Amino acid sequence: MGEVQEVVEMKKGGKNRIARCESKARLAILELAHMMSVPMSLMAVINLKVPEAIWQDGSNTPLSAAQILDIIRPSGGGDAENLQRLLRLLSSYDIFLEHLSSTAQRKYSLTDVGISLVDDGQGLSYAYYMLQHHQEALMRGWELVGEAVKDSRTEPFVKANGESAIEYYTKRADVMPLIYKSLNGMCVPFMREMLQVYDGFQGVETLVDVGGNSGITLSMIIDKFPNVRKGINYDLPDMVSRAPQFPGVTHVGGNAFESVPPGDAIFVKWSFLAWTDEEAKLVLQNCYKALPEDGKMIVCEPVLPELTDESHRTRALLGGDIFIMTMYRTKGKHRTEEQFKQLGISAGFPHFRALYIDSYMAVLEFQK
Ligand SMILES: C[S@@+](CC[C@H](N)C(=O)[O-])C[C@H]1O[C@@H](n2cnc3c(N)ncnc32)[C@H](O)[C@@H]1O
Repeated sequence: MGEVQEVVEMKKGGKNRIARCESKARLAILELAHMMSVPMSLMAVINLKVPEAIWQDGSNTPLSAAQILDIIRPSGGGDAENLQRLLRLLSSYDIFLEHLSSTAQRKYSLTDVGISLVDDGQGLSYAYYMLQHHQEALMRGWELVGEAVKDSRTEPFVKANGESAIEYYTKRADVMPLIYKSLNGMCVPFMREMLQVYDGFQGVETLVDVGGNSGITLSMIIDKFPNVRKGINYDLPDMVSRAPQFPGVTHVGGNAFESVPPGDAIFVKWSFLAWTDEEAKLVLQNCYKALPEDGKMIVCEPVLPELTDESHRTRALLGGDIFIMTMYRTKGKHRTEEQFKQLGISAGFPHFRALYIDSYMAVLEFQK
């Protein structure tokens, strides 16, 4: 090949490479631009009770959109083609499994993710977490997410709704049941798994759960570890005032920024993320004061990896971090293991260890 010909070939190759890069970028942007279709379609099928229609007490028989429509709208009506459009998209996100018959008819069953949206024997599922996260007031907050960069003194949720998310929830008696179900729906399966492998509650008689919300976590710990004779569910007064009763659990209203009731051990789950570094240190210091000499804190929190990658785990954790920034506290955050360790040291806890029993939430022990 002559020199001129070589240059021409290189130029052609370069152009092709650029074209390939551009089309890859275009596809990536098109996917991102249409990303909203995914949670909104999921919300639609949850509200339409499609997972329950397919599940039918455990049969999970593949059904066509028309068959599903007959179940969810027994008095008739509705558009099966549009339902199928939602089901196709959600099949590509592993919510439904698509079965294509020889007649090209599409039928849908539930994947494991889809099954997790159906109520269990306790009336809990992950559907409530989706519903809670897409309430109108939170959606208004999303429109202002960039405000957290321009002025981080006020949460986008507050700018959109004129009050904090906690104030918003606790003032509305009709919203609180969804809050409890959303948190419990996530918490109960996590705790069930944690309690199978973690024995750090052995020897504890009085356990304080700071930010324990409904108190269900404590009740599960007490069931598994009867040595815990007294469980104190410590949360904001408005949060515990409507909490259900559990044997062995006493609800105490208070503010962990001011003080924490004494106990042999202190449990905190999924609460540090909504506190700034200063607040997190303050709570750790108050817990330190409330513990005996050899007492420990058992903390379960999302722990961010140091490296940013494209894994589901990293994306779920970073997405949750932006949710916190937008809805709860602009300077609340998901933290790395090292950030937790340093917070503990700053509050006086010399010993720290992290146990990765779950891909989202780690167990962090702070020992005096
Ligand atoms: C995301 S929820 C987690 C609830 C529960 N620990 C769980 O894992 O499901 C955070 C909880 O922390 C409570 N909380 C926030 N600030 C608090 C404070 N300063 N003192 C006590 N509780 C607080 C909230 O009311 C809420 O119930």
